[in-house]
Amino acid sequence: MNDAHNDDILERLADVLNERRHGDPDHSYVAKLHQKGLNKILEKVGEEATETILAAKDAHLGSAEKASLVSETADLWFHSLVMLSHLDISHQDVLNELARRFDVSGLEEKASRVKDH
Ligand SMILES: N=c1c2ncn([C@@H]3O[C@H](COP(=O)(O)OP(=O)(O)OP(=O)(O)O)[C@@H](O)[C@H]3O)c2ncn1[C@@H]1O[C@H](COP(=O)(O)O)[C@@H](O)[C@H]1O
Repeated sequence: MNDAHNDDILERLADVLNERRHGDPDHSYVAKLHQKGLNKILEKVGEEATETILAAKDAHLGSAEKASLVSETADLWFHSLVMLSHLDISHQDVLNELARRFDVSGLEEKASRVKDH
């Protein structure tokens, strides 16, 4: 698939993940994760987060290491989407939260929190 078809990949992937919740665990990795339950899904998110951090440490070394970081980050995002789907939370809620924060400086937001206390 080329980049021109990737604009709505999150949307399409989320649809597939929701469909697979009730799929056959013998034929679907996602269905198998749901069957194993939340603890297994969280274990995978933790594992992929650690692998992403380790890959990031080497990413300055060259293009192969950068490609490895991209791959690990994709694993992390994918398993995070499975986690949200398992808990009936739409990926759209995360996109909405990022949109809400858009253009709000992280430093200003933090300062406003301190003032509220
Ligand atoms: N994007 C992904 C995706 N990314 C990673 N993975 C799988 O995630 C797993 C993570 O890698 P690991 O090396 O940790 O896996 P593992 O050693 O087999 O895992 P464990 O046995 O240790 O739990 C691998 O099996 C990958 O194939 C994915 N599996 C599925 N998808 C998407 O989900 C859709 C539905 O997949 P199925 O449910 O399998 O049909 C696919 O069409 C894809 O679009």
